[in-house]
Amino acid sequence: MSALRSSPSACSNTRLILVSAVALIDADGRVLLAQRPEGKSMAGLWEFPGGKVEPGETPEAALIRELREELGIDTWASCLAPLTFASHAYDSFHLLMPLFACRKWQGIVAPQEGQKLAWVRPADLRSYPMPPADLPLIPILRDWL
Ligand SMILES: Nc1nc2c([nH]c(=O)n2[C@@H]2O[C@H](COP(=O)(O)OP(=O)(O)OP(=O)(O)O)[C@@H](O)[C@H]2O)c(=O)[nH]1
Repeated sequence: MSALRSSPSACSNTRLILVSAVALIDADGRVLLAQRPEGKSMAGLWEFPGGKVEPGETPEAALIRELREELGIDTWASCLAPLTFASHAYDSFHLLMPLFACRKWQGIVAPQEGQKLAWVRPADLRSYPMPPADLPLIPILRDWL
């Protein structure tokens, strides 16, 4: 299964950025999306929680850190199941984004940075404008969740 959608030559001159992201899934099978705030690139678009993997971090450790910082919840590497990935050429970098699935965490999901959150049924994901890198992930989520 592959989410590669950009031409391979597009990344020859650009930085590769590794971002770890997660589909948090609640007991009703809904997925959490967070809206990118004003002032950031792609403001207003809805994305999966996560962020850049820092040097020396694993993708799982980065996600555990980001979930605590952004949503105030704790999870564990054993609760992060690899689901799929995005590989997308933006103008100034090439994004490689593993997407994990997570159904188990501790704490109540609450925005820690003022961001808007939405629990969305997989069938409704198309109603939420998302970054271009995320679009190939939607049918995969619809099929697998
Ligand atoms: N967390 C997350 N990031 C995504 C998704 N889709 C996507 O293209 N991205 C991109 O991956 C990068 C994530 O970086 P980040 O979360 O650490 O930092 P940031 O939003 O402040 O990014 P910025 O440096 O562009 O302002 C952003 O450029 C963001 O646009 C997604 O579904 N979730």
